Amino acid sequence: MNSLRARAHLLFGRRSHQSLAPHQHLSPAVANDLVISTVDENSGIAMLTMNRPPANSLSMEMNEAICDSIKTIEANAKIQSVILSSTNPKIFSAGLDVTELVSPDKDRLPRFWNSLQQVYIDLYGSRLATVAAIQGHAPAAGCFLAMACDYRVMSAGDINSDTKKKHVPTIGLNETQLGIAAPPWMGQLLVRTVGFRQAELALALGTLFPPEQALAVGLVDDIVPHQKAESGEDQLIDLLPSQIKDQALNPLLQRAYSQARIYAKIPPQARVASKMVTREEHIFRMIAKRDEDTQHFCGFVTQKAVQKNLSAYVEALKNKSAKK
Ligand SMILES: CCCC/C=C\CC(=O)SCCNC(=O)CCNC(=O)[C@H](O)C(C)(C)COP(=O)(O)OP(=O)(O)OC[C@H]1O[C@@H](n2cnc3c(N)ncnc32)[C@H](O)[C@@H]1OP(=O)(O)O
Repeated sequence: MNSLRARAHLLFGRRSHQSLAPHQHLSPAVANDLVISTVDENSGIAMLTMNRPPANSLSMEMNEAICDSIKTIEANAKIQSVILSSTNPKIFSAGLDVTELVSPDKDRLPRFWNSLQQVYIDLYGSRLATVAAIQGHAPAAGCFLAMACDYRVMSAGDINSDTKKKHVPTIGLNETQLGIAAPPWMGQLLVRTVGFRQAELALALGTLFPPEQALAVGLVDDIVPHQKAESGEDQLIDLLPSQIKDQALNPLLQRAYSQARIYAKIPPQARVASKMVTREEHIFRMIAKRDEDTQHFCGFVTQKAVQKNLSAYVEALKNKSAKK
């Protein structure tokens, strides 16, 4: 793809002339509702809600559903901003579905990786202003999803009213803790977000940051205490899918919504052009190395030692969950 065509693809390539009625909920991107998309043409804001229990982990189908949803929302010229959220109040996304990585099918593995690369291209290069509403944990590729957005709002956590136990979400690229490494384009997103030294430290150690620390290093732009808001933006209710309709007064979603509204008011041509100033080169570099990246990923993940680490990790996850 030459640079002009690639640029056109990023800015305009996927638009169709399809338009949706105000407040009309879009069809789910795929039949099994992995991702729920809703739009409000009056405000120019959409919501893309991840809905893959138990942890919104990224399988190939989940990645495809995210890309389909972005495309469908982008096709509506009246929409300027999208909020990326989760139906799970404790988990934004647990990153890659680790079961895709253990004893992988040879044909599926490269297709799985391509689907993740595509999420990067479609989300990081979207013409839409993207706001991540990070209600819960966002490790590894979950952190990547947030970093690929334009703005990140994170919940400060909450206290369970029955057990009085505090739930503190964390975010970061923790791959090294699993015996794997984030691919260059993902690691570079961290560098771009928090700066070289903080990224170098966090990548090597696989650091998962609690909200205050994430704010301090610049991994998120804002944190929101959990206290229920007394009143909020009425229009947010229209955007919420039925699974989280009761979240209209959730201060995190309220904050994400007001940020999405700020973006929606900026003249879109200027906003998109300025976004491409900082992002297009990074995206082109990744596209140019896409096949090499896929080969490297498949070769790395299928190594015996890596498989051993991943199997142990999946086992530990299952045991932890079984003990609850
Ligand atoms: C080779 C280069 C690739 C580099 C690029 C990206 C790498 C990755 O993204 S790898 C994935 C990294 N993710 C993680 O390390 C997170 C693992 N999960 C957790 O730490 C916790 O689940 C989490 C903190 C997110 C939430 O904790 P809890 O609320 O306590 O939930 P549980 O731990 O009980 O989990 C519930 C349920 O979800 C399943 N689960 C969790 N994470 C994943 C995952 N990444 N993939 C698949 N499944 C996952 C977990 O097994 C439980 O399932 P059940 O046993 O069926 O209840």
